[in-house]
Formats: sequence, structure tokens, C-alpha cells
Amino acid sequence: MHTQRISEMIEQKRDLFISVSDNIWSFAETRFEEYQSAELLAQTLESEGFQVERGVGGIKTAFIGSFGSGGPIVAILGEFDALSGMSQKKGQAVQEPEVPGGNGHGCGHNLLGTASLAAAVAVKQYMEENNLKGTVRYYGCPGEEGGSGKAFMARAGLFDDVDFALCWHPMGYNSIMAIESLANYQVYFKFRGKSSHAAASPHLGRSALDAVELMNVGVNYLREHIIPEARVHYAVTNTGGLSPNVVQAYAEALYLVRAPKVDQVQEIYERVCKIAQGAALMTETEVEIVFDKACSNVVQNKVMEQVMYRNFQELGVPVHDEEELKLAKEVRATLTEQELNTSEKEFPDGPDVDMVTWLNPYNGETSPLNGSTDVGDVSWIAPTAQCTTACFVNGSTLHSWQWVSLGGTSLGHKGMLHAGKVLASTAVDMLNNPELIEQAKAELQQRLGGKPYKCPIPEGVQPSVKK
Ligand SMILES: Nc1ccc(C(=O)N[C@@H](CCC(=O)O)C(=O)O)cc1
Repeated sequence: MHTQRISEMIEQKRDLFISVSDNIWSFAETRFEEYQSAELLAQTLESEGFQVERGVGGIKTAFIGSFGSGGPIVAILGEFDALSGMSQKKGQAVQEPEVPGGNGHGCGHNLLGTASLAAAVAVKQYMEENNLKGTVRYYGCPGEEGGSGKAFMARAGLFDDVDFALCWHPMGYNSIMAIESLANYQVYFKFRGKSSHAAASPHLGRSALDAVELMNVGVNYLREHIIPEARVHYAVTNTGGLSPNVVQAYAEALYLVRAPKVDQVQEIYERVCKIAQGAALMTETEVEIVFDKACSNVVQNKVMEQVMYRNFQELGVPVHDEEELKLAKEVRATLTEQELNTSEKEFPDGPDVDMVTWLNPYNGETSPLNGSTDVGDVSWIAPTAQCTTACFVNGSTLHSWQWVSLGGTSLGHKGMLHAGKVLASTAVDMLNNPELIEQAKAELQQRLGGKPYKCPIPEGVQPSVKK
């Protein structure tokens, strides 16, 4: 049975993978500045016999590790970026930053990137042992958080020859991620006016801050008149300074427009641009619109999800010892009532547990993800499947200090190693059954309805490191 052998391979190298993950946890580098994390993953791939190309797609921290030759080509996607301001000491049930103001792995990408590496290493070993034909590639994908690194990589054509792709995400539960996510555009609106003394000569000034405020008010009215699935958020990234007695000559807002389909995002974005121009007209300022990044919605693939589910069922779920469950209980006790209400149950009236002990049943139904992921762009080019494993306590949320804390402990490591096994087993199953690859590709074509992938990021826009 291939799942058994894959499990052994990953367990044999568990210390290596745990050390890689813990190092990335400590580096905690944010989008497009993940130099140490990317280098550690790249070097580990090289020491495991992969050929590594660094700086792919013109992005310094993007890389591809490759083993084998010819088709089929399987892409295993890894992420490794952290979140700013989320520093937290590991393994404790009290919120306390490790480095005040520092970064932290609030989305578990230290686990994500490392499990994908473990999967790639196991697939390689399995291919060697069984004389399997094909190529396994590890895609080192930087800047998922607010950066859409994979969309830039897709625009550079790096996924064009891939036959199928796999990814996963650490969570508080075990599941097949049968999701459709929201496509999005992230765009700066930069207003320029004229400074002046706010009391002596306000009539000579033109306020860029007024323009930002009026734009936001305008968009808040727009919200009533867009499809309910859409989301428009903004951050005021420059308020024009700290002095109320100076008419603010420069101010800017960063907008994130989301909707189920890229076309819908485009339509709402055009209306947001009109509002920005209206705000500039009202305030006699100039507006510059600077596209930051975008990503596509995920196209699910049931053929691959079924293969992944079968393999996940065979592998079972991560099982925790007493010490781990003690920590899980302490951390879960810090969740709010509302957070606890989002907990998973095995049965509708099942008991409340700190760590889940089951794999959620997969029935092919789609659940919307009220969020976005740049895995979406890959899923338009090659059939893609994803899973989650339980790395964190039941009911805990993404981007929380509890995730940072547990992402550096054996709870996180267990879920990570398990995800590596699921991804590697799924890849091997597909490689062993080329007809499944053909079926998965046919499903993708049918879902796209002949519409080819078009990267939503305009030519010329480069990844930005801004936090
Ligand atoms: N399996 C998941 C993958 C991504 C996310 C997530 O939170 N993504 C960010 C991405 C933001 C972006 O695309 O800029 C978001 O939705 O805000 C959540 C679950």
C-alpha cells in the first residue's frame, strides 16, 4: 500500500522537517522578504537531491525544486510568509510577544511550506523506488499574505506545463478543502493636494485627506449596490501627517475588492475608481491609481478531491498524546464564546473536543471560502486539490496568537507531517493512474468552459514588499 510506505518515508525524516518548520517559524519573514526561509527550503531540497532554480519569475524569494524528467508533472505548492505584528511566544496559553512589534506565523505558513516540502521529498523517493516516470516540483511561493505571489508566478508562465497541483492549509480540523474562494484586486488610491496653514489660509489648501475620507464615504454607499457576496475593505495607508494645523497635501488608501469571480471584481473596481475620481473632483486634488496585486478564485476539482479523500481516509488523522491535549485544553480555554461556537463537531450533537479526532466527511459539495488565496491562479491552469489538517485547537481562528503559539509545537508538527503524507500519497496515486490525471484535466476544462486563464495582475505591476 503506497500510503503506508509514504508514511514511513516522512516519519524517517521527521526531525529534518520539524527543524525546517521551526526555523521558518523563528525567521517569521513577511511577504517577498522571506530570504532566510526560502533559502532554507531551497537548500533542504538540494540536499534531498532536487535541482533548484532560485529567483524564478523575477521574484527574489520564489524558487522551484525539481526532480525527474518529462511528464506527468506534479506541482506541490509551498508558502512560508509570516504576518507583521503577530509575534508570539511558542507553546504557551498566554498572549505574549516573543519580539514586541515583531512578525509571527499567524497563518501557519511555516507548517504549510514544510509539509509541502516533505511531500515533494517523499514523492521523489517513491518515484525512485518504483521507477515511476514523471517530474515532481516543489514551488516555493512567497508573499501569499496580501501579495498573491502565485499569481505573479502564474503570469510568468511558471505553471504552464504542470499536469496537476496540490496544496493544503493548516487549520483546526481535518478536511478536503472543497472550496471556492473570492477573487480580489488590491489597489492604492493616492491623492495629491496642496498644503497650507489650516487656520491662517485654509482656502489656499486642498486636502488630500478630505479626498480619502470622501472616497471611503462614497464606497460605503456603493456597498449597498453590489452583489452581496462581494467584499470591499480599505486601509488608510497614509493620512497625510500628524499635524491637524497643516492641510494634508498627500494621503492614500489601499483598497481590497473581492467577489466570487474576477469579472465581478473588475466591475466593482471600475465603480470604486469612479468614486475616487469623484472625490478628487470634489476636493480639487489629483488621484493616482496604482495597482498592487490580484488573485483569481479557486476552481475546485472533484476528481482530485476524491483521490485525496481516499488517501486521507487510509492515512487516518493525527492522534495526540496527553501532554499535547493538556496544552490544547489550556489554549482553547483562551477562546471567546463566539470563537468556541465555530468549533467542529463530529456529529450534530457530538461532544465538544479541544483537538478534533476525525476527518470531516467529503461529499463533493462546495463550501465557499470567505477569503482569498492565490492558489486560485494555479487552479485555473492545472487541476488542483487541497486539504486541511488539524494543527490548532478546535474553534481557533486564522491570524490569531493561538496559531502562532501552537505552530511551533508538536501539535503543529503532527498536523504538518500528516499533511505531507496526504499530499504525497495523493500525488503518487495520480501518478500511478494516468487516467485520473486525464479526468481531472477534463473536469477543469469543463469548469472553465473554454475560458483560458488570464492573470488578473496587469503587465508591468511588480510584487511589492509594503506591509
Ligand atoms: N485556506 C485559506 C487560504 C487563505 C486564507 C486567507 O486569509 N487569505 C487572505 C489573502 C489575502 C489576499 O489575497 O491578499 C485573505 O483572504 O485575506 C484563508 C484560508
